[in-house]
Amino acid sequence: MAAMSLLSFETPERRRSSVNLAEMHRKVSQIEHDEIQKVTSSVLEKTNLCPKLGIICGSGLGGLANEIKDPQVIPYAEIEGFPKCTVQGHAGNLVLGYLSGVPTVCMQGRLHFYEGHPAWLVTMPIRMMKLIGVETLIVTNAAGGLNQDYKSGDVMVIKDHINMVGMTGHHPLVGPNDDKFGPRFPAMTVPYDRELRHLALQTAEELGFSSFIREGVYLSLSGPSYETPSESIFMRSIGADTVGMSTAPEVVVARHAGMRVLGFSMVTNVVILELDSDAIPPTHQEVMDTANARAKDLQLLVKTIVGKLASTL
Ligand SMILES: O=P(O)(O)O[C@H]1O[C@H](CO)[C@@H](O)[C@H]1O
Ligand code: HPA
Repeated sequence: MAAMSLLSFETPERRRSSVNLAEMHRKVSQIEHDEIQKVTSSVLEKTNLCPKLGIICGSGLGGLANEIKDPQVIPYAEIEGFPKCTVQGHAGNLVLGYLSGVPTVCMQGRLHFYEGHPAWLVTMPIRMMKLIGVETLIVTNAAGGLNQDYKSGDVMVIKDHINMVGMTGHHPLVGPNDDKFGPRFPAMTVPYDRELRHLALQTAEELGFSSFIREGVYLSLSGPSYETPSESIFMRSIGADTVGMSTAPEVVVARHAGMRVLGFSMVTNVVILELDSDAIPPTHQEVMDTANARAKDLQLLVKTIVGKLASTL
């Protein structure tokens, strides 16, 4: 009887539907490939710059793009196939030019999963960057401090991440692997480059930033709701120091493509771990205001690090 019911799982319909699923993945993968090519061609039509460095600006951190010399600003709306930015604090421009002398492409505004984009599309700009020559990526984000020693306005050098969105199946590399970018099973043993992290910490010290610089682990959620106290206690207990709704998927795709990555979390609010707390709940306005208040320091830090790296990029 048990054998019968097991066998009955294998119906012709089921066989057909798994074939269809594979076929659907293949078609989706072709669409992804075509979309990335379209976006890349559209960017290349608009610029002669060959950027070596890519930067992604987090919520309220778009001012970093203003540090770029001889800027060419391309609104995402003018790039064929590039989705719109719908989140406040994400201007939605690609800024190309020179940061500390290094040819750079900067995303002034990122794409998020909670905006309704599938994981591959959220990370599509990383592949576009790779195709136009980028080998090193600097990511920044606004994040909640789960580590209760952290204060609003602290800047954390990301030493590792927990890709919780990816762990729930919304992983940007799901589907047929595109060998042109990287292997089927990329290692994530050292997602954030050791030398770059060391350089970031050393530079922060030289700039007199020791009182607010940290090093820790970032956890990516899908959002858009902020976390409950019990979720926060759980995330802290598994080793996360900051939490946000971005970054890890981008970094996974960058590492898959062999890029070196440096990441910063700007702590914009301290996450509430207490049940029924009277503390003021987080808002996106608070996130942006805090990010803006500390943005200049992060800009100086990134600019100085890039200046030190200039001859090696
Ligand atoms: O990660 P970034 O884009 O910096 O922004 C963070 O701030 C927003 C929430 O306030 C979310 O988008 C979260 O991810
Ligand atoms: N949680 C999630 N994402 C965030 C937070 C937060 O507390 N602050 C800024 N982005």
